[in-house]
Amino acid sequence: MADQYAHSGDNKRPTGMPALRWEEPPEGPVLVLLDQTRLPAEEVELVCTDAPALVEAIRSLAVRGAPLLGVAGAYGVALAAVRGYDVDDAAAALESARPTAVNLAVGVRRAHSAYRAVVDGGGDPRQAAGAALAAARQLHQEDAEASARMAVHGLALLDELMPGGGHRILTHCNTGSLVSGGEGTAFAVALAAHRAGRLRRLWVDETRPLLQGARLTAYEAARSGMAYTLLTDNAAGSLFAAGEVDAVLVGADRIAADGSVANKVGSYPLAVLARYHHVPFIVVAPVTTVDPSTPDGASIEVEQRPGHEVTEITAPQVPVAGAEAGGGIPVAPLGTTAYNPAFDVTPPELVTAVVTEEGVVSPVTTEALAALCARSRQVTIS
Ligand SMILES: CSC[C@H]1O[C@H](OP(=O)(O)O)[C@H](O)[C@@H]1O
Repeated sequence: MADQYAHSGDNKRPTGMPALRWEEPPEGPVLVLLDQTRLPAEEVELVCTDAPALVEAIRSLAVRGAPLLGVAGAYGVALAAVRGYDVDDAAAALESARPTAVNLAVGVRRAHSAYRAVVDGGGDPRQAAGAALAAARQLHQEDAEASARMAVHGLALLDELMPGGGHRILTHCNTGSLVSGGEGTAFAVALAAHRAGRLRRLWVDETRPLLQGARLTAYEAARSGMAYTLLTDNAAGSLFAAGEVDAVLVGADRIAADGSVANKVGSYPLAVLARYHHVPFIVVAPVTTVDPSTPDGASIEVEQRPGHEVTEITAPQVPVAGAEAGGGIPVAPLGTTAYNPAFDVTPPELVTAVVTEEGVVSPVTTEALAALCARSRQVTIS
C-alpha cells in the first residue's frame, strides 16, 4: 500500500526533495518516493510499505528513470524481506514492472541475490533481509558516485569537442536528480557545465506525451539557476537548422551489446538531426545501463504504453500516466487509438559517444562496450 503526504510546492528551494529515501519509523521500514507525476505543481510523497505499491509507482511513473528504477527495485526487494513478505514473488513483480530499462532488473537481482545467498546458506530471514538492504544501500551510493563521475567525463568531452565553452546543449526527457541517487546522467553534465560557467543555454524538449522535459527538467533547471528554454519536440529541427545546438545530451534505458541505445521516444529523430547537422549526439549513462545479454537494438523490448496518455491532456495535479484512463481532457475524438511507444532505439553509428562513470566510449562498438563492462564492477544479467 502507499500513503500520500503533500508538501508545499516551494519552487525556490535550491535543491529539490530526494527522489527516494529509505526510512525506518516505529511502525516499520518504508520506501518514500517523491511522486513525479505531481511535479512541478506539487511535491507529494508516496510512502510504500510493500512491493505491490512500488510496482504501481513504477508503472505510473511516480518513480522513473533508468538508474533510479534500479535503486528503487533493490529497495523494493529489501522492503519485502524486512517486512516478511514473499521475497521471490516481490522480486519477480518488481523486475517485470517496466521492460525496457535494464537497470531495474540489475537492481532487483542484486538485492535478491544478496538475500538468496544468505537464505540458501542457511542464514535466518533477518540476516537475509539485512543483506538485501545493504545491497540496496550500496547500489544507491554507487549510483550517486557514478553520477558525479559521469558529470566530470561528460564536461571534459564537451570541452574537447567544443573548446571555449558557451555550450548550447539540447536535451530530451529528464535525466537529473529525479532519475538518480545523485544529480543524474545527461542533466548532471549540463549542470557541471553551468557550474563551470561554460553552459550558454540548455534547450529542453518538452517530451510528449508525459512531458518529462517540461515538467521535470525545467523544474530541475529552474532550481539550478541555469539558462534554459523549453521547446516543443517538433521545434528541435528548426533549432538545428538555425545553428543553435552545439551538442545533444540524452540518457539511456538500455544499451545493447552492439551499442544500440534505447531511450525516451523522440531520441532517434534527434540523433538523425544531429548527424545531418554535424552536431555530436552524446549518450550519458552508468555502466549498469549497458546490457551485454541484449545483442542488438532489435532485441530490446520497447515498452508500449496506454493510448490515453496521447489522446488526453491533463494538469500536473491529475496524474496522466497509468493503465486506466487518466481522467484528462481529450484532445482527440473519443475512441481514437494511439501509438504510444515509451522509447525508441538509436543505432550505434548515430551515437558520437557514450559517457559512463568509467569514461567515454567513442566510437561506440561492440568491442569497446565489452571492454568497458570488463573494466567495471557491473553484474551482467544473464
Ligand atoms: C537517464 S535515465 C532517464 C531515462 O528514463 C526516461 O524514461 P522514463 O521517464 O519513461 O523512465 C528517459 O528514457 C530518460 O532518458
